[in-house]
Amino acid sequence: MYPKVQMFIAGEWTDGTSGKSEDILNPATGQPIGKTPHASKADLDRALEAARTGFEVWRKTSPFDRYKLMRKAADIIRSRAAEIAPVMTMEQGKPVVEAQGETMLAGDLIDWFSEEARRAYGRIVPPRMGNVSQLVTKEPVGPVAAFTPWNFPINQAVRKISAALAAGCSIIVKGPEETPASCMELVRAYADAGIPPGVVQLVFGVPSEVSEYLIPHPIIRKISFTGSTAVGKHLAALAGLHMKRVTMELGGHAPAIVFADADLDNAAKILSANKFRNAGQVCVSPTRFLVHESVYQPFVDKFVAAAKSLKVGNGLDKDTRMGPLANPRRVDAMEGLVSDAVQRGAKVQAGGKRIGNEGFFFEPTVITDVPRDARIMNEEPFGPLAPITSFRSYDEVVAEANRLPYGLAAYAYTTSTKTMQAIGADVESGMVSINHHGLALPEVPFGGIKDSGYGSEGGLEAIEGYLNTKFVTQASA
Ligand SMILES: O=CCCCC(=O)O
Repeated sequence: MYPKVQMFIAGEWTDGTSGKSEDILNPATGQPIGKTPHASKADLDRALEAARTGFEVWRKTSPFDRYKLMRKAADIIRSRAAEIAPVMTMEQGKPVVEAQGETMLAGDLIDWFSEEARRAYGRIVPPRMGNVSQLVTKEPVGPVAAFTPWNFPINQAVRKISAALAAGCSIIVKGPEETPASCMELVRAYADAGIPPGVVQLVFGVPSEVSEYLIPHPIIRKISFTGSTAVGKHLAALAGLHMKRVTMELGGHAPAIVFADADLDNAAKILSANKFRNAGQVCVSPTRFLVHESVYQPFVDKFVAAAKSLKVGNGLDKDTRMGPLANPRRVDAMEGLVSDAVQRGAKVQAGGKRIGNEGFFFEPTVITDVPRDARIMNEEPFGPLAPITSFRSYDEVVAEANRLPYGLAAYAYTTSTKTMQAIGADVESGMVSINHHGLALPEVPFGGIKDSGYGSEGGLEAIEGYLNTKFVTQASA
């Protein structure tokens, strides 16, 4: 059963007062399954006031007590994962096993942030004079406005909520209107754990209207956004105008480099699994496949075989390995990228077309001989497209890896320790994963550089984004 979607403001579930809503479509059928209510200005004002009072309560709650409540929320979300996963699949499309993994990981993320924030230590700086003390402390930055995407409705919200709460901040989450129910179930876990009213709010609405109201508002002290680079630049500029702290987790176009000495079976297996995970709608999805010319054909053969073997279907079916795309915009985008590449001389080795006319399905697609000026080599596809090209030298492939303004994730496969070290240093990227897919665990930094944003959504760095550093010095009277 798909639940009724509501917002959560000041400790209460509400339909809001605008009377406006939008349809939620099941991407496997294209049919409506529910409605997302939109917040009115009055609802946003209530959420802001609640975040202000919630912050006053929460900042004074000790890190130990915050930790205990958050651990309870983690246990609740884990205990409900089997029920939440099909809800996520119905609204987002991903296979239920991926949805369940995402929900279970939320428990790990809440646990980790709650535990780690207990160690948000300050320090004592040795003074120059005997009667002086110098104290550096960490304080929560204040109420947060967070904007979360539809591709990982729980994962991207839980990172923001948990880092904020662990640090002592309150938060208003503007959840994803197209995939709202699983995000709502995440917020329900915090509510049912006993997090005080006003500490967490969940609202929905017209994204530009909500962000343009919340970001400049004086109650809000910090912005966290996950989404496209274009929108991120707009929101970061607005936040800058109002001097708000910002975390931006934006688009990527990850190079996946396969060197001549790579274990090709391992590379093809791991890269294809991660290319088609969540139908490629992942910010860190491997995107530009750069394969040494000496192993180009065998790698292409293995990768194409993996793509062709994937069972595409409704994510609720147990044997489905790739679900539909989340919305019809992505299917149109895939068609545009494939036809552009083909017009420029690329060859489609697998897939290339939408599947049927019910739901938003697209074939796992592999394209070779793709020229550098094809749109797919420059724009984030956010879908199941793998363009593969070859390279000759280390310098050439590093230049290609660093060519784009993006810098989120990068992947490399090699058996040479020297190449591993060199690639870790030379690729301009917030995250580099070599010989495996080792990103996105709670305890490691997660974020990009260049047009992929700034700040982190994982590791100690994520908590730091929600803390102010204060210096207090006193001389004894
Ligand atoms: O789309 C961005 C979030 C990726 C999370 C993950 O890879 O698990």
